[in-house]
Amino acid sequence: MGVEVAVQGLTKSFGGQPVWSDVSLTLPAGEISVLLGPSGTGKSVFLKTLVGLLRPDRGDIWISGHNLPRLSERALYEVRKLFGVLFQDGALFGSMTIYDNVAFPLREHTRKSEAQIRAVVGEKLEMVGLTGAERKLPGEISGGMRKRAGLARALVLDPQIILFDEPDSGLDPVRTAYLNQLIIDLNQRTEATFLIVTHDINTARTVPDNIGLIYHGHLAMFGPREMLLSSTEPVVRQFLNAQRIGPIGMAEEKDAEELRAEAQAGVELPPLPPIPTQLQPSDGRPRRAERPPGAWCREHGVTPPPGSFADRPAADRPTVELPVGARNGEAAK
Ligand SMILES: Nc1ncnc2c1ncn2[C@@H]1O[C@H](COP(=O)(O)OP(=O)(O)OP(=O)(O)O)[C@@H](O)[C@H]1O
Repeated sequence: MGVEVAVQGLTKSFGGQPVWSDVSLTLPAGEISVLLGPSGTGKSVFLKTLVGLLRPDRGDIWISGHNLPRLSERALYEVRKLFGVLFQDGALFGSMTIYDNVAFPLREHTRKSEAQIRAVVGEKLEMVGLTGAERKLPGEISGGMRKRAGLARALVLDPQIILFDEPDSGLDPVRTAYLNQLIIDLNQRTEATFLIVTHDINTARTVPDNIGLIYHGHLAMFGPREMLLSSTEPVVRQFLNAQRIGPIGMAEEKDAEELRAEAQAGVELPPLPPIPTQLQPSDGRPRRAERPPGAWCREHGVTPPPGSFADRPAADRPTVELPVGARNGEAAK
């Protein structure tokens, strides 16, 4: 089972320039959370701070009774073993085979024999669908395969928390769909706590249990997906629905002049789109943190946007017997 990550009042700056301040959120154990935000708002910095690669100016990160920013380098080194990280480009060593890349953390951090390493590497490569690619170099495989190799390496020490920095960057929509399914299946199988930074709105709407949004140096909102997907808070609504209308501008925040002009022109954010159902594990079992669709909205007296949760998986949908002509490609009368 993954572990809870409780962040309280976290603040980070570089050379006196704040990246974000007073960030508080709890990643529930074993659940999938997504972190969104305009470019440059410090999402990667947040991941690096969580894993202890960067020290925050202030605040706490509680994991299994340890407060990471207060740990000595030596103690931090131990706690870091709870984490697996998939960096944006996979961060593979270009001169090493996929096998050696995936084996690297085992050779660095464990005393396993080569036979034991072979068994673990084989298992992790199978989990990400890369069996057979062991002898290839990173430069000889596609971007999607490199991400999966990076993921196999992130899994190799059986982490309790897995951080994904834009796993879908540079992937086409089909590869992104495969990767999203892999993420759901790995969460089911490993039971680890997942945090995914992404710019892909479809991923953000269908993959996580919880969503957070960093904007303008603060955490604008963090909570169960239905809370954000039904939110009328302008920043959340604009970002999650990929709109130009709203407070977020090209250079992050629109100034008062631009917002006044928008208001005068009568331009408004379009209505909220329906909340889709969550992506399901391919083993046919419900997600481990499964809550009935609409449960959060019902409990909080929120009416979800019309048409929400109507997109059940194809297997659940009643089949419709088409007229003979329509089956052959003719329009049904
Ligand atoms: N080591 C560092 N030293 C100084 N400034 C840094 C450092 N790392 C990041 N920054 C700055 O922190 C800010 C946030 O960067 P970060 O890469 O975390 O943003 P992001 O939200 O992940 O962006 P994107 O969505 O474009 O990947 C940027 O202004 C960046 O230049």
